[in-house]
Amino acid sequence: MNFKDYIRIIPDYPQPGIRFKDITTLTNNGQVYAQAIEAIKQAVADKQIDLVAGPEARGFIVGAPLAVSLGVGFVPIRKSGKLPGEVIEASYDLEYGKDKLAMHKDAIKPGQRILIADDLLATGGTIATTINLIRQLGGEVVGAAFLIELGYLDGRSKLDGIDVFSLMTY
Ligand SMILES: O=P(O)(O)OC[C@H]1O[C@H](OP(=O)(O)OP(=O)(O)O)[C@H](O)[C@@H]1O
Ligand SMILES: Nc1ncnc2[nH]cnc12
Repeated sequence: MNFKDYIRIIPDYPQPGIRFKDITTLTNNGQVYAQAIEAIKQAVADKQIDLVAGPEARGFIVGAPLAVSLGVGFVPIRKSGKLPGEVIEASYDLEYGKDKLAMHKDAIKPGQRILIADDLLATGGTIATTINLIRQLGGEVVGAAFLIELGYLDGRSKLDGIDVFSLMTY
């Protein structure tokens, strides 16, 4: 399976100079979507994962089916102002802009083994922030898994030696 055949590249979105990798053309296809999640599952199967955590919004598209497939729970990491309970928050920079992420304080118990999932690793700002939030709650980040990695932005170098798996690299 060449998963890249199902990724649509849209030039100059959301800003001039950005080549946007659109995953909706992959997730539109049930069989390809299922195979992509299965491939990530196989890659992380030996990690004794307690929970999968994924950042809003596209992290939910990868993280939730992965969690169900692994038989573990899913922790949504949301943009600021969306979670109803007590939260911790952190700001970060993106390839195109700035944002703030939040997690429920009781979402993770100290010592739990957390796999982070997202659609795409670009500068690594989102995942570095996610790692920081999970660690503040005492979680152990055992890896990070993506459909796509933009190797030319070197997001990996921000991820503090964490084991990174990506299904496709550009
Ligand atoms: O590695 P980084 O430079 O941090 O960029 C990657 C992040 O950017 C995108 O999310 P975005 O914030 O655009 O939000 P969305 O998922 O709600 O579309 C993407 O889904 C990743 O989470
Ligand atoms: N080039 C890109 N395509 C899709 N999502 C992104 N998030 C950050 N950079 C991106």
